[in-house]
Amino acid sequence: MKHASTSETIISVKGLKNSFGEQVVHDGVDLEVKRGEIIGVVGGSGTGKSVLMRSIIGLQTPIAGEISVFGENALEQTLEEATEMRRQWGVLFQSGALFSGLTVAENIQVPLREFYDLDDALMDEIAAFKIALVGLGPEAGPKYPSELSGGMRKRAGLARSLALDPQLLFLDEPTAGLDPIGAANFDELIKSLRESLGLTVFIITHDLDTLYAICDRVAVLADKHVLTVGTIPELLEFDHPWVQEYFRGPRGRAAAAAEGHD
Ligand SMILES: Nc1ncnc2c1ncn2[C@@H]1O[C@H](COP(=O)(O)OP(=O)(O)OP(=O)(O)O)[C@@H](O)[C@H]1O
Repeated sequence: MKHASTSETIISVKGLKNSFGEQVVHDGVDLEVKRGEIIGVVGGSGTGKSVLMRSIIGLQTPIAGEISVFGENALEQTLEEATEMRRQWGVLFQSGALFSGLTVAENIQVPLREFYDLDDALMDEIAAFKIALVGLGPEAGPKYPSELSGGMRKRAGLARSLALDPQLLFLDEPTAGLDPIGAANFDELIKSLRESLGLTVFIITHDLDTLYAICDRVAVLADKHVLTVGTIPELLEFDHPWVQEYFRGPRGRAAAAAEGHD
């Protein structure tokens, strides 16, 4: 796969430690994400993938470690600095997390209202543009989330995460719950948006097809830290039981065959 990434570090995590009471989730997590890459984050259930993402976007305060995003220290910021940083990334949470009482267009306008004071016509124009960008038809705009299919809801959530023209996108299991064709289409959408918008993408996934189809590198969370980061061929050579089971188990082999690897 072609690497669109540069050597510029967009996210840097060093020595991250998170715990909840007695439970230590992370103990020394290190990770660097380069501009323009799509990095996949995998790991068994409960290994702390979402907690890692939440730490990077400021929703979880770690007990130790350093996090910088866009070259700025993300852990010691004024409210204004944190707000400015947040304006430059988009997040698609696992559930899609659309507001059920708002239409798709209104959902997309929520972050716009938070950051800008724009007139209604311009807001509608931006919402329509984002809806088209994620491959939804214009009829999706006035619909409520309950009136959409699961795949359409994911796209609507993605449109909202793109509302502020972010340079960095966080996706938490975006293809969970989609049928294989819908998931493959969503993968293609992410890949094409990366190309057209120059995005850097941090994607938590259990979906091996997604890893093979769009990720430049994959970080494996296990044993409370990032065990290894590499391309899939590199990970296939990595000698750890979880990594071997994951990539060389039946599903891993099927995903590899589908992408013409191995
Ligand atoms: N707010 C919280 N309070 C207490 N424990 C938490 C909290 N958030 C996460 N945890 C715990 O931290 C651990 C890691 O959770 P996390 O959601 O990051 O896992 P994950 O790797 O994303 O899992 P999955 O693949 O199942 O989504 C889990 O044991 C979870 O119960």
